[in-house]
Amino acid sequence: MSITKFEAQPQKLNYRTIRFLTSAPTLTECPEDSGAEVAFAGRSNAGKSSAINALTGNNKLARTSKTPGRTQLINFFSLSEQQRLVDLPGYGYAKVARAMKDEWQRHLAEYLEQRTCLKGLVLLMDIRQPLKEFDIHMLTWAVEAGLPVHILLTKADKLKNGPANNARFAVEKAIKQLGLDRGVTVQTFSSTKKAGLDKLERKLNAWLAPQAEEASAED
Ligand SMILES: Nc1nc2c(ncn2[C@@H]2O[C@H](COP(=O)(O)OP(=O)(O)OP(=O)(O)O)[C@@H](O)[C@H]2O)c(=O)[nH]1
Ligand SMILES: [Mg+2]
Repeated sequence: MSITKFEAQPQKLNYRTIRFLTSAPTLTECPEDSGAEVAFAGRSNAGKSSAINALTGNNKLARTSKTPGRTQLINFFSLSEQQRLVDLPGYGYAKVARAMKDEWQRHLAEYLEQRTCLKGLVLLMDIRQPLKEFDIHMLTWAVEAGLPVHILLTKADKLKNGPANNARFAVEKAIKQLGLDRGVTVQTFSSTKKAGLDKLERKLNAWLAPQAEEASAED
């Protein structure tokens, strides 16, 4: 007679079924703070909405634009009743009036600081210009708050494969030197080429469906 060891089955989420849930201008208008949520943050034009669309295979789900500052609300997408992705408004859109900018930042800060169902942050940076002031600010905040961060170096298709990896090594080295590497992982990504999707999905599974963590942990 053999003893079968119980192993938790990894929960592999189906990102193709993501649906738009709601948009919220402020924290009070967000859906109920329960279940698990992962937020996509980054400077304007970094490719947040495009990355969510690439995950779903639906280019019309999150609105993307050549004009930075397209996403001005906190947009919620549901994978299931208790699992959500959040497309945050981008930072650094110069053409928006100062008062409006301050207002967004206040709502963004409130969301990040108070949302208890937030399990991780995907921080997107254009691979050609990573670790700008806003990125370092967000990383510092997340590391101090103990929130895990997965950095997506986006638009990797703009660099050849070798240089894209070099850019990743440079970012890994820089965040280590800054003492901001605790709980932080880095990968290259391209929405247009759908490159790096599997890796991103594994990270999201580990955050949103924790029993998947052991089987598909770090790589
Ligand atoms: N070549 C290339 N272009 C990309 C990629 N991802 C996004 N883009 C382009 O970059 C621009 C901005 O993309 P968005 O996804 O709208 O960026 P965002 O971060 O959501 O911007 P905001 O909503 O303004 O904060 C669009 O023109 C996209 O088509 C990528 O992987 N490769
Ligand atoms: Mg957007």
